[in-house]
Amino acid sequence: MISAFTGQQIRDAEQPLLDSGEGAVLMHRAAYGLAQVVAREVKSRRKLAGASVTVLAGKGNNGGDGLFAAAFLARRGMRTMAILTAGEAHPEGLAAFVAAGGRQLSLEAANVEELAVLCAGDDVIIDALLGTGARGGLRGASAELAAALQELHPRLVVACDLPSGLDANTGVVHWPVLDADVTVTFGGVKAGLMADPGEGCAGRVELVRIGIEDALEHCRPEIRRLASSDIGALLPDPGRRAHKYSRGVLGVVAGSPRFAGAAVLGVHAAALAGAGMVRYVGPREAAQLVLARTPEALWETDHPGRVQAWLLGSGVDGEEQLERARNAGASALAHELPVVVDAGALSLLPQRCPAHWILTPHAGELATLLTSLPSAGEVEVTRDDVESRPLHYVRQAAELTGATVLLKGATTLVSSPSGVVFSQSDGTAWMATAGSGDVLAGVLGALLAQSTELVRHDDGAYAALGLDPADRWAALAAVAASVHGRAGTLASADFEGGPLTASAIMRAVPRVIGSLNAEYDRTRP
Ligand SMILES: NC(=O)C1=CN([C@@H]2O[C@H](COP(=O)(O)OP(=O)(O)OC[C@H]3O[C@@H](n4cnc5c(N)ncnc54)[C@H](OP(=O)(O)O)[C@@H]3O)[C@@H](O)[C@H]2O)[C@@H](O)CC1
Ligand SMILES: Nc1ncnc2c1ncn2[C@@H]1O[C@H](COP(=O)(O)OP(=O)(O)O)[C@@H](O)[C@H]1O
Ligand SMILES: [K+]
Repeated sequence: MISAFTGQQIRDAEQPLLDSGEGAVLMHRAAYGLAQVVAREVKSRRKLAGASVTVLAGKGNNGGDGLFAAAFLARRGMRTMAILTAGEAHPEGLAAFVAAGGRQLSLEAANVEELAVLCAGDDVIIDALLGTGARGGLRGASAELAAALQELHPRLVVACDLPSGLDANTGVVHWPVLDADVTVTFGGVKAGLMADPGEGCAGRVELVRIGIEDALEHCRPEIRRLASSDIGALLPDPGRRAHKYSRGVLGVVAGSPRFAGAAVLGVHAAALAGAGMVRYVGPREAAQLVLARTPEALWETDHPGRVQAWLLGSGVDGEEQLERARNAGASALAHELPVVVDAGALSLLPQRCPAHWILTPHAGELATLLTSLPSAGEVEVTRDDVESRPLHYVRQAAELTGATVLLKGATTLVSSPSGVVFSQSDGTAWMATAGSGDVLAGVLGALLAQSTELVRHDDGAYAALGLDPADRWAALAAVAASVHGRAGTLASADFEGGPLTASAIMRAVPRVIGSLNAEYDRTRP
């Protein structure tokens, strides 16, 4: 599992080493790690000697890291330039840079365009303007330089610790920001690199160890991300004596005469994700289509048989089908069954949901939900608000509803009601396609039906996460988001990285689960 921390947690972990006079050692390690990554990236494109690098250096320690890194690179034969943006610079960093033969220029309001054009043609730009000490975003000439460079599409941008202008704690972005291809982050991943819009500016994230990692192990991460080995461990395993009922039965109230496709996709995805059986509850027109695609499913009208979990809401429209969703929800509450609450069912929430109800809104649906909650103070929340501060709003929704909330997006965030957050980003932008969310709901429903006992009573992989039982549902939802994202990536790779349909995502689900299980079996302790 990858853990991400706030800027303050990182600073607290650094403090004892700073107090004992080891600040310079930390900076040396950070800068050396940064230089190594830059050199590797450049070498994958061309010869290092003679390649050009510009470091954009602010006046704080982030600028210091950048200048020391550029000094290393100068000694390896790169042509190095520093643009000092604050009229002053980290003194030791600048001295090392000059001693290594680096050239320095000062940014002024009058030379922004000129310097932008000058360095945009370089083989690499290091963004060391602001790090964890930033208050707000870039200002004045620095902001103009970042905006101008962004327009000029530089060849390769490596961010020092985090892209400047990004809030290390939240992923909130103060524009303009120069998008990085790679972010080299020090000591611990910053939470802002695992939540949008920040993650979208950071490119690939590489962690450099600087000696504070042991101290961070004792901190509660701000955000967690499951790696493939974690997912392999958490995925349900049928066991030799399994039968279809022991595997887990999912009840699905989805679709409607108008949106029948949502039922077709949800039911089929659930079957492919390993549900022992799927009971579909809905109108005849939708059921005929569901059974044509998934003859393995059962159609039940108004008194469905026993299930281990429910999926409610995808494509649900019209009073009749809403009523079925309401009834299934009431029955789930009475029997303490877990529920995926998607799309149309998000308007049917009880006063207070249990943590084993997992809401799956996209940003627009979360905005509507929050605006409708009396406990949110009757403030209107817009889709733009949610997209600008997804970490904040997913936590708020989970806290106010009591449910686990999975907020879909390029990076999908899942919050437990107590605020434990998982972040998964395994998909491709081609997954932004109609029906993709219905497939996710089906996968999550199937995993819930198979895993309820595990989540509640397991003393293995779920217990090993060290979470309170109520927070484990968020881990399960993160597993589903990751399987869904990986299925999209795999399916797109089948088409040389080309576009996807929801059906193509769905078809790749068994292969993803199979390969995650196989990898886990090969590498398990
Ligand atoms: N601690 C350590 O030993 C280690 C730290 N490390 C590195 O240090 C980084 C943190 O360094 P930091 O604390 O110096 O803060 P940093 O992000 O460089 O910026 C603060 C400076 O910028 C200024 N400033 C603030 N906001 C601004 C704005 N909006 N626009 C313009 N200016 C603004 C602010 O000045 P002020 O406004 O307060 O006058 C201050 O001078 C961290 O990300 C990592 O890279 C690693 O080397 C490992 C060891
Ligand atoms: N840009 C993106 N990159 C990766 N995944 C995305 C992106 N946009 C959307 N997704 C994923 O695709 C799915 C879309 O779901 P949703 O918005 O409910 O679509 P629909 O209602 O059409 O099924 C979600 O799982 C989401 O995480
Ligand atoms: K930076």
